[in-house]
Amino acid sequence: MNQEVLALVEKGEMLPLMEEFYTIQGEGFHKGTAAYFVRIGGCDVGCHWCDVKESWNAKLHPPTEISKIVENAKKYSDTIVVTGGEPLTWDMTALTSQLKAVGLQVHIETSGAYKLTGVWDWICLSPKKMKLPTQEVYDKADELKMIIYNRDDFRFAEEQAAKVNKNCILYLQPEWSKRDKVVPEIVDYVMANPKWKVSLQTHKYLNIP
Ligand SMILES: C[S@@+](CC[C@H](N)C(=O)[O-])C[C@H]1O[C@@H](n2cnc3c(N)ncnc32)[C@H](O)[C@@H]1O
Ligand SMILES: Nc1nc2[nH]cc(C(=O)O)c2c(=O)[nH]1
Ligand code: SF4
Ligand SMILES: [Mg+2]
Repeated sequence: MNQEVLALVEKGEMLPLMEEFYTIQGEGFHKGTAAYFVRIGGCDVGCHWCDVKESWNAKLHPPTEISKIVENAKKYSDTIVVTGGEPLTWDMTALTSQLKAVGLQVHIETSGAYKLTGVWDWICLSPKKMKLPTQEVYDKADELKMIIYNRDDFRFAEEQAAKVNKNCILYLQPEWSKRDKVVPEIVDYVMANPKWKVSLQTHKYLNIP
């Protein structure tokens, strides 16, 4: 990558774009709602069960001008979900201000591991044990989406729920490969602890992206 492009990526004026697709938000509070997804490459959090490991290496994804991403996105939907990879690896200020400037609703899917940048209409925070979220994202998260892979993840979920703001909606989502084992445990847990709701990756059941 040449120095000029590197400098633009550094400033968040270009971003490594992995893929973009118009689909139905499968998870969490907005599940069932059409949205345009923008998947930015680059993540070094390292979840062993991550379902988009191809996103991790930013160098594999072409640096793309923000204006191109915005021009394209606005053709499809009035709601844009920025995901990754870990979008907060990068400065989201330019992308979100341009998306807002053309009147779009802007949502993020994040682990919260890096500084919260950008202006967001909806923040889905999904904390990971290896790199915990920053205080600012606990304070601003609209939903907390904890992935349940094993029993210890219920303990971790409670620990994280104690850190978010009081309006944050709490979800437990089964890790996909363990769903047969953990779904019954999540169901029992939510009935015993009704501050939590269940979130499923409904797009995977619908066979859509
Ligand atoms: C691929 S991540 C990208 C955004 C960000 N890096 C994060 O982890 O929030 C998008 C969402 O998918 C969840 N996720 C990833 N792999 C999963 C899996 N195998 N089963 C269930 N949820 C998964 C993440 O926890 C996150 O909520
Ligand atoms: N349909 C659909 N909904 C999603 N919600 C969060 C996703 C993500 O990977 O961030 C995702 C995704 O990849 N597809
Ligand atoms: S933080 Fe998100 S993108 Fe990164 S490894 Fe974990 S689930 Fe995958
Ligand atoms: Mg996904």
